Amino acid sequence: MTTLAPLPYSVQWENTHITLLNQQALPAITEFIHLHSVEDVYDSILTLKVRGAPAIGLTAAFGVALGAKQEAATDLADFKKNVTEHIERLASSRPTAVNLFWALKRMKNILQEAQSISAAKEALVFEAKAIFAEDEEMCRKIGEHGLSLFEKGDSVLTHCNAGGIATARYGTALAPFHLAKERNFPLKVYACETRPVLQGARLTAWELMQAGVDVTLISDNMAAHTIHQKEIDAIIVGADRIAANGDTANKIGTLGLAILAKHFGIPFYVAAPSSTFDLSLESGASIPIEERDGAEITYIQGIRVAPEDVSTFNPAFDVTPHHLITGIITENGIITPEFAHNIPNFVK
Ligand SMILES: CSC[C@H]1O[C@H](OP(=O)(O)O)[C@H](O)[C@@H]1O
Repeated sequence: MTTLAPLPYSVQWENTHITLLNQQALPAITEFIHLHSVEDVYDSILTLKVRGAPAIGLTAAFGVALGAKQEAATDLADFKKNVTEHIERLASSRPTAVNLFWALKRMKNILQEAQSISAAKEALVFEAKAIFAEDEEMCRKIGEHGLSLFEKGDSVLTHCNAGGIATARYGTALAPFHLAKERNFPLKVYACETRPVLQGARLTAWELMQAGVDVTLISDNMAAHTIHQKEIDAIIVGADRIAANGDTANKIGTLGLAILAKHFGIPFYVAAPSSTFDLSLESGASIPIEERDGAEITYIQGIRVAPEDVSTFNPAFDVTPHHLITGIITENGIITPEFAHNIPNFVK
């Protein structure tokens, strides 16, 4: 079993509050912050102190449990109304990663079923802990399935951070690398820096170095040259929402890498737990794409790098069409095309 000894849990339930590894501060500062209210949780998701689709979902679930515990209402109907408002507030934090809505729906179902306030408070904590434990287990299995796709000595390129800190543990796209390290299975990882907010440079490089994985950082515009020059064997990325036909929303820049994979004739893999699938959407055309503040482009780490008043367009995600994807690695196995036909065999 993988231990990931050097990596801390990025989200921890502490009964009276939630402790988060502040992903905004990494790698300069490794700090843990304490969230004492639903508003703290909302703000942490919005400002990317916690980010990554599964981590957002499970943090929001703990946020609901926290809000319920703090709720002063003594009438069950009032209690349910107030906790529902907390759920709605958290659902408005970020629009693309479906794990957020998946986790909040589970919490809402528990809330609705509760027969008393004390039972609701207890059951909501229990459910949030279950979501966390399930995510950890799903990611461990994704690591196993993902590693089966690689050969010793392979060079693999990744984008953004779909690592242990973006999930309960292990990660999705990075899980095979952690497992490979534990098993002395040599792999070389190339990490794209991931503009605008540098999840690759700040987080993936940090996380993999903490774990002792062989990682080389490149800037995003070096991807094509690197794939060619360094004979990259495969690309693997995470996902924020996967439609019923396999179209996948992931960090902006993913689509370009999928096109490059096709050009160079290398496999392009997506790694995601079943909580990242949105089978209510026929295709990726309906996935809502978050647009964030242009300051993320015009500033790098607080330093202005573009003229005042320049127009910006800052979509946080793009959608890779299913025909560019070689396989989707889930906890239940590796889904191959035809995705629309095969996904229901792996994801319920
Ligand atoms: C393990 S899924 C990680 C996923 O999260 C990312 O986005 P963000 O940093 O904005 O939350 C990205 O698309 C990654 O693939």
